Amino acid sequence: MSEPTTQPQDAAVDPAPSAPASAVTADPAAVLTDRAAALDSADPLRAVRDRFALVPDEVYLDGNSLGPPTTQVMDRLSDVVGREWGRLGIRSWDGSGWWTAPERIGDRVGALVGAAPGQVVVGDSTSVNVFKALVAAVRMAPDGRDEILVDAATFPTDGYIAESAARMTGCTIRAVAAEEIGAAAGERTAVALVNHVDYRSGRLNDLPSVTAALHAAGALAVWDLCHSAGALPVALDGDGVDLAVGCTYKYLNGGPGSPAYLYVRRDLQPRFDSPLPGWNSHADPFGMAPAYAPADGALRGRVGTPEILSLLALDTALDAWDGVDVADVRAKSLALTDFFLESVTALVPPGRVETVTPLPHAERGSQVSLRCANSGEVMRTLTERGVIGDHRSPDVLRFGFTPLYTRFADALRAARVLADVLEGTP
Ligand SMILES: Cc1ncc(COP(=O)(O)O)c(C=O)c1O
Ligand SMILES: Nc1c(O)cccc1C(=O)C[C@H](N)C(=O)O
Repeated sequence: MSEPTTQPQDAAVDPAPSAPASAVTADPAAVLTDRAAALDSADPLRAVRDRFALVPDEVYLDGNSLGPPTTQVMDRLSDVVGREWGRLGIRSWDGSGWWTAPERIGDRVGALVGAAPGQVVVGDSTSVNVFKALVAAVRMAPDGRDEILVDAATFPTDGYIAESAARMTGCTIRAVAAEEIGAAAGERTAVALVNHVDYRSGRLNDLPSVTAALHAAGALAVWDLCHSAGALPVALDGDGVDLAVGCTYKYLNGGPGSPAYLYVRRDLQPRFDSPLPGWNSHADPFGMAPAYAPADGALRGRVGTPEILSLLALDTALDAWDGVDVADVRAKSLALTDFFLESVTALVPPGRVETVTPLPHAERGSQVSLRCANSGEVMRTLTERGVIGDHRSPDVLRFGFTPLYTRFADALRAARVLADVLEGTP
């Protein structure tokens, strides 16, 4: 196995400050400790950490799977349950804004993924939104286009749903590496489903160029933003994305099972023919007409009754973004992952881990994946020692770096504990 190397690749983002020449012979752990302290005190996002309810003395590096709660969520949910539901009851659908919450909160999510208002609706799971997006995309495609391309390394649910969507729409399906999807699209391709950041490796796929190549081939682009929304800048409108989906329980901290979202670009909305035309997307839902007539706009993506408790937990979680610039989040994310990799290189016994995540900044999301023997057992021990990441079969340790609450000192502690665990594990 090769040791991780950590040469910063992108001059546009400041790398972590390097050690002064005089420190070269000093104890590497002490040098890293000083650098972590300096980086934390210079961090423009350091005060945002106080918006989260974190477990003291634990390093939580699993926000790319389930983000922690914000400090406000308990009070909000207690008000929603006690007053809005408990006292106002049914009147809250209008009086407390429940009915329009999917679009209202959709606009808030939209602001974090480069979507102008009126194009994002929150509801259902990512899996369900992948289904809506893919079937609707095939229905929009010109006649004769009967192929769906899917990112070969995709999170499994996207692949399963795409396969079923293909069978239902009479399409064939072809799995292609994300970086080759643009070139693979041909005159029969209706749509491609691509992950912005790969869940296992942490690789960031080139959304602008893949989208442009798909459009040049006459195909539509559906992006899964689960691992990029809230972790790095996304420009759905700017890059001309057709449809996109994502979850809200990772970097957006909505809570376990919080609803996902669907983006439908404004000019495509009149042609968005939902495969799940529930009453919530009807033009006149309370008219109770037997025939379906779709509403205008993003709310065509709605299906049934919204998940109000988790939607409103998400609403409050999004307050954590007040005043936060996503460019600062990206700069800190890259600095954190650089610093973690550098600390791993310095502290972990040589040859024990191999870096899976691409080193060039332009290809890196906000996680570090390390290949490691006995990775399941190693992660269990890390967790027992207060460093929470996760393990993805068969041999990957995943560490998610969430700039709103993760400190450089946390990254160093994780590397130090990993080194200790690997010293003691065969
Ligand atoms: C890239 C990606 N897509 C989809 C999902 C699944 O989403 P859901 O469980 O909300 O359907 C996940 C994670 O659970 C994911 O990482
Ligand atoms: N959605 C999850 C769940 O319901 C239980 C446990 C984990 C998850 C996840 O989000 C997994 C995640 N998408 C991943 O990247 O592996």
